[in-house]
Amino acid sequence: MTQTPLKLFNSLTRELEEFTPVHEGEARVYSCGPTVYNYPHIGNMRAYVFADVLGRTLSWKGYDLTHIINITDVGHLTDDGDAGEDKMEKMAAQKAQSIWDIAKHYTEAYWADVKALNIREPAKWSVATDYIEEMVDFAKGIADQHCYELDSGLYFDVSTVADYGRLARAVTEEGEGRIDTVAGKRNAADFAIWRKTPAGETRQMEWDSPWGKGAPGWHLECSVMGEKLLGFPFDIHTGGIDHREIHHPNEIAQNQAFCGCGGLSEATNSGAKIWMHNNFLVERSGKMSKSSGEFLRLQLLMDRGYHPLAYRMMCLQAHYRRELEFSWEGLGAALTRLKRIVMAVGPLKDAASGAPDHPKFAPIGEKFAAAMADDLNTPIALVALEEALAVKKVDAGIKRAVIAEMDAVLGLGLFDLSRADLRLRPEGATITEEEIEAELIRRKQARMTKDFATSDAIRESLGEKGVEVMDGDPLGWDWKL
Ligand SMILES: Nc1ncnc2c1ncn2[C@@H]1O[C@H](COP(=O)(O)OP(=O)(O)OP(=O)(O)O)[C@@H](O)[C@H]1O
Ligand SMILES: [Zn+2]
Repeated sequence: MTQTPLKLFNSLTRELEEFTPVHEGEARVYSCGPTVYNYPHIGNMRAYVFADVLGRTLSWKGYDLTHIINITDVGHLTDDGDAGEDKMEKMAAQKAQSIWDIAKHYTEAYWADVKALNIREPAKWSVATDYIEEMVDFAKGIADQHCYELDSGLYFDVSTVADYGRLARAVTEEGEGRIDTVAGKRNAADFAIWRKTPAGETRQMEWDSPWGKGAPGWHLECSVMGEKLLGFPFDIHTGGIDHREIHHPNEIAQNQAFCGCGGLSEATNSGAKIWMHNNFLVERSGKMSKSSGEFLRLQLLMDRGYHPLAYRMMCLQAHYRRELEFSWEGLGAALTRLKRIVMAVGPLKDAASGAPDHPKFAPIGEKFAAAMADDLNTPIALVALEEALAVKKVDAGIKRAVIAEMDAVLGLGLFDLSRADLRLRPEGATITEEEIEAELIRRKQARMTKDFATSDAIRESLGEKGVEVMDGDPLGWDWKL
């Protein structure tokens, strides 16, 4: 299944490009991680489901994968365009807690979601504050030629690198909307790579630097961790589509400066050869965002009785470059689809694994491989998986091997899931499963004696306790809480 060459959409060129690794046999990937000032919302988690599918696909294709995801615990301002307060400082002040405690709490919450969504652990979770020295060194190296100092910090002059903003296809003249209030900047798009602590203030997080006490800029962090851990150029840099506009163009500008600007090709001096961006999860009201206050957490989905992998399924059902609109109905449909698949996988669980390259599966295997190689087309790959499950009169071991291979790429963990696992107990539920089963037996007996009044009364009383009775459900789920 793994022969078709992998094509990925490169935001730098806005074209599909064949993946050819920088280092033979290897794939080095950096994904912008969460800013741990709050719980991640399910939109944030879409970015990591996408990066995970990318990583799994590269592993499946035989590349030795090194995936880095960072944890941003300093430097990300409330406005990506370099204005406002540090998100971490602001939350710490609001909660009257130390930034370190805030970071720890929300990093752990993020990791819990990562686990629940079957997102594989990266080679390293690089924590921004562990790399301050390296950040200062990086900044020192480019400061003379590319930066200037203002009272508020060290600024990067975007006119010193060729083609600034090419990733965003942005016009950088004034009036374009990325201007902020810092007086003295040479160009509207210039950004702080080091922010000085204002005179007379102390911050919870501040370090010494040649430009005074302060903290690194958010863009600097990712440039430095990418370079330190993967080396320039590495293969793929990922993030949400919002990063295509400011964060990644700024990272690229720093990387160009670090690599010496001229001489090198665009792919080489950008730090990474391929830049990939997932589109947003949106609600009717617009992009889901932490900053807007109200947002959906994975835990809330679970509290309402939706298994977290139903959300992963929902993500897989949409191509990562398409916007995905969240709805409870959509999530319910994804859960039902997952249930069907899990039930079809059930009988294969105990089969001894056979060889997956059976002729009966060849066309389906090719369809799956072509879909994944076509810029990670998971919606079609899912259909191929269902088609493989539907193949009749074939040895269970062979089928098991085919499904296992596909599942290793899609990451639903099908062989570890049972029908019962998928039935989560909603948080507010009062009735126990045993009570429900007992009531349903009573109802069955009533129906056998044609006592429909009692049968209806039982159904109604179960309904009042939040239990929906589903007579004749094709999946064999007699009830739902
Ligand atoms: N609605 C969304 N859908 C998909 N990806 C998203 C969405 N919102 C943010 N992302 C991505 O999630 C990842 C983590 O983002 P981060 O933790 O920095 O969020 P944030 O910018 O602090 O929060 P927000 O933008 O939600 O207020 C980034 O790659 C970002 O691009
Ligand atoms: Zn980043």
